[in-house]
Amino acid sequence: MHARREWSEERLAWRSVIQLNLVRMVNQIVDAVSNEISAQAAQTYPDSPTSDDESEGATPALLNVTNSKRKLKFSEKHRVLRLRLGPLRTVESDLQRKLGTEATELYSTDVDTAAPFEDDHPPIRTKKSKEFAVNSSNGWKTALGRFRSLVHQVDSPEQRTSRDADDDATNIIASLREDIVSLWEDPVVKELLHRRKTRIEDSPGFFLNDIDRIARLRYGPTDHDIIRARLRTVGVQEYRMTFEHGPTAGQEWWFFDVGGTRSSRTAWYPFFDDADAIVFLAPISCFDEKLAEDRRVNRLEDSYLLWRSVCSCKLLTRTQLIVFLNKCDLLQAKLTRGVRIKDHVPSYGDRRNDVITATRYFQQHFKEISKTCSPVPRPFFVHHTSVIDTKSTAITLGAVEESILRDHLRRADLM
Ligand SMILES: Nc1nc2c(ncn2[C@@H]2O[C@H](COP(=O)(O)OP(=O)(O)OP(=O)(O)O)[C@@H](O)[C@H]2O)c(=O)[nH]1
Ligand SMILES: [Mg+2]
Repeated sequence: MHARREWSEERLAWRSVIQLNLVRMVNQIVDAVSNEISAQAAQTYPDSPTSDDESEGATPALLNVTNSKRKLKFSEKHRVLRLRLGPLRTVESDLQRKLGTEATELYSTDVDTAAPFEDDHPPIRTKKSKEFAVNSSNGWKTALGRFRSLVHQVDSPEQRTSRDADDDATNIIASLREDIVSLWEDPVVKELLHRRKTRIEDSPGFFLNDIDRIARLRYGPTDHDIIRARLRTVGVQEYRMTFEHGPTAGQEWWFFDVGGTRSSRTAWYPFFDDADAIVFLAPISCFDEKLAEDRRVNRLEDSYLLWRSVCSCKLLTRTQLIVFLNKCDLLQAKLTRGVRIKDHVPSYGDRRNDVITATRYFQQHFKEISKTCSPVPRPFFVHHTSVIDTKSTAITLGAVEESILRDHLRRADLM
């Protein structure tokens, strides 16, 4: 919205991120299929190994769910697909290398370290899972520099074609388009994923329904693709931009995008002392999910804990805090599917299981924490968002901009 030139320069780098999101998901599905085939073989021939090629980085929910239901019938087609999709392993690691950093390990932390910027104790490292991450200090910016020299490709499809021919990842993905579709649309695979109770359609970075458009030599990401891409932030990333329009046109804004995972939170504190405002994104659809870095901790509970620490932080006494109750679209989808909040949040009781009631309930909780934990009374600003909806998010951000400006002027008046 406010930095169109920089955005168009970044666009090509996002192509690799989206390809990586896609390929990782295909590899995870292949792992799930391999695992199930191995488990079935182990049941038939108890002495054989239970898993022949289980991948370390696969989503835990997609693995190891052999069940007592009707046996899934895998055929020669599945074995062939596994083989044909094999090169996507190399594509995954090549794309990670191309983007500048290897997969970063998430590690588990104690519940007490929900806000590690508050205490002196380093997080306890226990369980690991892997997710590709953008690192503020190395990969992304360097990778972006490399991509900048290729930027004209985005604007000119003719020039792009010849360059794309050199791009192995793009070539391989495009050549496997039909195999990927065949895997994703296969009824046995669908049933397997269904039994594992993983709705990968709702996972961050889900692009399998767009395969026909993305697995192309000439693929250039749309804004909507980029906004849906998943790339975990490590540490803190800084952006500076001068707004071209709106109430603060001509003024420079500094944004700090901080990594939200527990291990990243230690890096926040130095940015607190002169922040005008903090936009705190709380994913309210996550009431039934656990943290990737610590499977014991409910995501919403973690947001409450973190919000409590932010509200009580003395350095932030004069900072405007704005809550985005985010992922409302996913909350709606979950409730429509019949997931009951009270099964995961007992205090919800017998309230209506709909979005309005749920949002009001969660909002009240955040408001209450703000009221009881803030060192001095502060207004409670909240927005209900689905930030992948760029139109309504633009309106929300307009309101936020005005609110920050008002606060800024009021403080200037007081001085
Ligand atoms: N459906 C839906 N997806 C969302 C929404 N907000 C974020 N996402 C998706 O969630 C994923 C995670 O978004 P990120 O921006 O990477 O998350 P983040 O909060 O920066 O996380 P860290 O970098 O780990 O701190 C992305 O794939 C987004 O597209 C939303 O409101 N609705
Ligand atoms: Mg991030």
